Amino acid sequence: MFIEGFKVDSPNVKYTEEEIQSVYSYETTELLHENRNGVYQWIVKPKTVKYEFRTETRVPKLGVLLVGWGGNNGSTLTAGVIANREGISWATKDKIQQANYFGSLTQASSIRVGSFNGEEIYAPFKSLLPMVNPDDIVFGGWDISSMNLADAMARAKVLDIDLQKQLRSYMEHMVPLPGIYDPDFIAANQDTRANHVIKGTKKEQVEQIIKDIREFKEKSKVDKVVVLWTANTERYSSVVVGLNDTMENLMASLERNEHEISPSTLYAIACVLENIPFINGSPQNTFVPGLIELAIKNNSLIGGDDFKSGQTKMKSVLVDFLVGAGIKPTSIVSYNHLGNNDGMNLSAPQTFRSKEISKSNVVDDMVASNGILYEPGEHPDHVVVIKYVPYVGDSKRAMDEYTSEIFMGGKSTIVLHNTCEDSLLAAPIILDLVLLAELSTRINLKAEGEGKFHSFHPVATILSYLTKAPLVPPGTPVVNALSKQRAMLENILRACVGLAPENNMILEYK
Ligand SMILES: NC(=O)c1ccc[n+]([C@@H]2O[C@H](COP(=O)([O-])OP(=O)(O)OC[C@H]3O[C@@H](n4cnc5c(N)ncnc54)[C@H](O)[C@@H]3O)[C@@H](O)[C@H]2O)c1
Ligand SMILES: O=P([O-])([O-])O[C@@H]1[C@@H](O)[C@H](O)[C@@H](O)[C@H](O)[C@@H]1O
Repeated sequence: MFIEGFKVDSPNVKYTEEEIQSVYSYETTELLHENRNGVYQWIVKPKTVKYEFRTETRVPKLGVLLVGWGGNNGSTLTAGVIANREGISWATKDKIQQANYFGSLTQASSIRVGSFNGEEIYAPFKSLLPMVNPDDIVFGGWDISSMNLADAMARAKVLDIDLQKQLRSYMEHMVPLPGIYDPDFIAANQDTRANHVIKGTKKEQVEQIIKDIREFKEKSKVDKVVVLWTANTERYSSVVVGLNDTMENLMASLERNEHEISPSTLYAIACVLENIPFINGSPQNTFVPGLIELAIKNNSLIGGDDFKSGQTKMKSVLVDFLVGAGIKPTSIVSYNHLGNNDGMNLSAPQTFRSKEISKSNVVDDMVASNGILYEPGEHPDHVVVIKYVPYVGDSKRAMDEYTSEIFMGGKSTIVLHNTCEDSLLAAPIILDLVLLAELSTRINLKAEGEGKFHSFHPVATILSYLTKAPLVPPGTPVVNALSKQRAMLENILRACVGLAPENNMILEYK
């Protein structure tokens, strides 16, 4: 059965006017490697740590500034939110289609809250904690192309024409602000698009972005702003000692107008200096070490990298299933072709390399988790190929082959063809990223022994379910398995409202 919402009745949960307060017993383990009677043993000690969570319940009026607003993802997301907000329906060749948020974890997935009279009870994921209603988001952003959002939607060729016609009047007045453009960081074929750029030194460009953010806040009267990069994939920036390896060196490099600071890092600097959450939806290393240090010092949320939307999302499920079943993937070949502007930008070797990295590292944690299947340092062959085929547009065609070793020398080969409507898959993920980033800034926590409440670490690992290459605090583990990422996110939000992790044991019926 499905319910619309619930309230927790527990001595460990208190609902006040301003917040939800919960006291939570975090069950974990402490590992020891000890010499016992002359033999080293791994000792596992179950441990309970008491946490307190406080979640502000006042939901802000949220402004979302997209870098690359006029792109396929940016225009599609904007269109989708307007269509939902206005309750627009449109004729397709099959039926009258209603607007929806399918593909959004927060808006269209559910959680199990328990059993009632022998029936499993589920509720909307978004009913866990107060979240911004996406219909209320105020959009803005930057683009190096001056095209208004209605024309950008038409250029993207993602949405049905009858829908586009109904949306034009809402979107034709939406014009991106000029963007920071550096042709050295994206494919040369993007040059024809770049007619709307911020001039000046890199420092002056950062100052302009800060000015843009402040003016947007003032004009839109939003309470909070989240900035998200959905612009073109850049090549990797060189990480150089003295250039961007520390916060001081990065800011000094900015003063010197050093060329190697990418546009995406410049936007990120502006956001961190303004304490505005910045999320990177592309694979490049926007978050050079100096930027990460700056974000930590300013306690300003950063998250990324690279939306996990289609082929890689499937890979992080399939490889988790195979390895979890004791089957050994030995060869993974991921090919896709697409014909949108993203694909055209990725046709350059240097920008493709950024994507190849994020698409390739996604199996590392799963492989490392099973020493029965893999020797230390052993990995499956893993190849990523992306080709630009204009005719297919935004409808990316992914073809994967997974070869694995099975029982007694047998081999299993799984072949997948996966048509990923890229922007229709990415837009709801962008929505989740900004909603969860905003929510996470309303949560404070304190572990037993800590003197005061604090926010989550500014490097927002909580967003990892939505990204191919999760950005994590230095020295902490990267988890890519999709089921683990979703469970982590759900269970943290459950803890905030005093609910135990979903362990799927259902002992009541065993
Ligand atoms: N399923 C998906 O669509 C998916 C999944 C993962 C990652 N991504 C990444 O998301 C990004 C956007 O994808 P898309 O399909 O919307 O691409 P797109 O090319 O349609 O849109 C990118 C937009 O960014 C603009 N732009 C480029 N550089 C800019 C800058 N420095 N400042 C401001 N604007 C700039 C371009 O003019 C363009 O309008 C790409 O990097 C892509 O790799 C997409
Ligand atoms: O998310 P995913 O489908 O694994 O990976 C995709 C790439 O393979 C593809 O070239 C492009 O469509 C998107 O940028 C996306 O990153």
